[in-house]
Amino acid sequence: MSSNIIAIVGRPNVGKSTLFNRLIGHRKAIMDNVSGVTRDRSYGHGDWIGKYFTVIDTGGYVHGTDDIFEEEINKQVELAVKEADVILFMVDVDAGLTGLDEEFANYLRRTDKPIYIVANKADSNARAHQMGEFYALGIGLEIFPVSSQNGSGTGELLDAVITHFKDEGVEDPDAGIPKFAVLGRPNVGKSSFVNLLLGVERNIVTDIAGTTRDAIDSRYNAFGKEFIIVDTAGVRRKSKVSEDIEFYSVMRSLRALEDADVCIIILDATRGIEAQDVNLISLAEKNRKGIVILVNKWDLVEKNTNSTKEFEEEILEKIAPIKYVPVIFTSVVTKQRVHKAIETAMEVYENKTQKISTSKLNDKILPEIDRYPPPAIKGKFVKIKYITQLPTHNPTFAFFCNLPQYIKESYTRYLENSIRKHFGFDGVPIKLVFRKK
Ligand SMILES: Nc1nc2c(ncn2[C@@H]2O[C@H](COP(=O)(O)OP(=O)(O)OP(=O)(O)O)[C@@H](O)[C@H]2O)c(=O)[nH]1
Ligand SMILES: Nc1nc2c(ncn2[C@@H]2O[C@H](COP(=O)(O)OP(=O)(O)OP(=O)(O)O)[C@@H](O)[C@H]2O)c(=O)[nH]1
Repeated sequence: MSSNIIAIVGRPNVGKSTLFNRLIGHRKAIMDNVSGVTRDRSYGHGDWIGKYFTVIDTGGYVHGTDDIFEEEINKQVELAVKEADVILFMVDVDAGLTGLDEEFANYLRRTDKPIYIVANKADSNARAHQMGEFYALGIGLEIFPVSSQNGSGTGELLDAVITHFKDEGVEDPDAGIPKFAVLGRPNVGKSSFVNLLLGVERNIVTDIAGTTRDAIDSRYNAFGKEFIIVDTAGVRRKSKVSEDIEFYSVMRSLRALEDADVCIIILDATRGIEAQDVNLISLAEKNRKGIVILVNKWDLVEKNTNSTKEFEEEILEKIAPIKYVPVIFTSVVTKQRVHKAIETAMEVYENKTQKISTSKLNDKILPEIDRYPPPAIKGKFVKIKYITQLPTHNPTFAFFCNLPQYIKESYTRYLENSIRKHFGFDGVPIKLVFRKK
């Protein structure tokens, strides 16, 4: 697969991850003011005027001593030179030119790939003027003053960068591959679940060598299915970053939720469903994400023949009126139904992306409406003429009728149930709109 790759290199704390996040349009990497604490190496996808690209933030862990710096510079540059189509060499106008910048420049001189110097932290015009001193580095096609923080200058930079991109054959590399977010309260088994997937079969993760283990969105191929788990940063490297920065982990779950097609929400069987779980599920619903609930640690529960049924009923009662969500009883430890969990998430994705033809919809749903028409209001009859699925990202059905304002909530629910009865949509929120015709 061809893809346009931008690599960001530069000494610690110049703002590489800030720019990275801006380019991919999401806040994915963990940032901190203390130099060197920045997280795992990351990659992400972005686009500019219809051109897709991959960004690598080459910054990893940099520790204090000189030779480790050198090794780090070497690693970053090597990765950038090997993988990138365009290299962004970032410096800091606030701090000015430093010895480390010069070292980076020396390493970068070996490549003939296009390099741009990004003079970051140029938050104001006065600051932007300070970029002049970086001409002394003697490399780069051009210097762009940029503020990664407020975004100024990044458009001009991207305009220049994309002139080096291949024109054809480059599309969103993740298009059409389902994105799952694995969510749940602490200790329910999220990491164990994801790690088990990693272990099941070799993951292909990314097409970029060297970034595999640190990928933020990881591509998996498990049980013969290809999918992406959104935001798995830290999953395998817990010890390295003190991830109990609670704030970040909550933020990240929310981002992951927003980015995903399907949310795999894990509950702890020994604790039952709790208020926070219900909040998470309704948040997924509000964002119109597909939902699968896993009741994990099922191996720890004393079971009788009705256990799963009772458990499922309790869940559905607590999350009412949502009742279309599949519930799977798993144990990551004994590997029970983990396969089934992924299969179900795939099915939910397929349900979410299915398009029902207008003729099929009308064939099935108009008779349901005839059987139980909308109740008359103030002596007026509501007549639904036809139904069509709108070409939207999330399943939305338009009902064309004479008096759309007279359709009541209870009747909407009847229509939704009819659609679910005939066409599935298990695990997927659907929306009904009424239009005048
Ligand atoms: N004023 C200003 N501050 C910025 C800008 N971009 C980044 N910063 C700040 O600079 C600091 C370092 O930013 P990071 O993005 O973590 O830098 P990094 O180069 O990824 O750092 P390492 O991970 O240590 O290599 C943070 O406090 C950012 O908020 C900018 O455009 N203007
Ligand atoms: N018995 C049993 N234990 C499990 C199961 N899944 C996970 N665990 C254990 O539960 C504990 C928490 O698992 P993690 O995978 O770290 O949970 P997590 O949700 O990622 O936790 P946080 O990172 O704190 O949010 C570990 O001790 C696991 O071994 C399971 O299916 N059965």
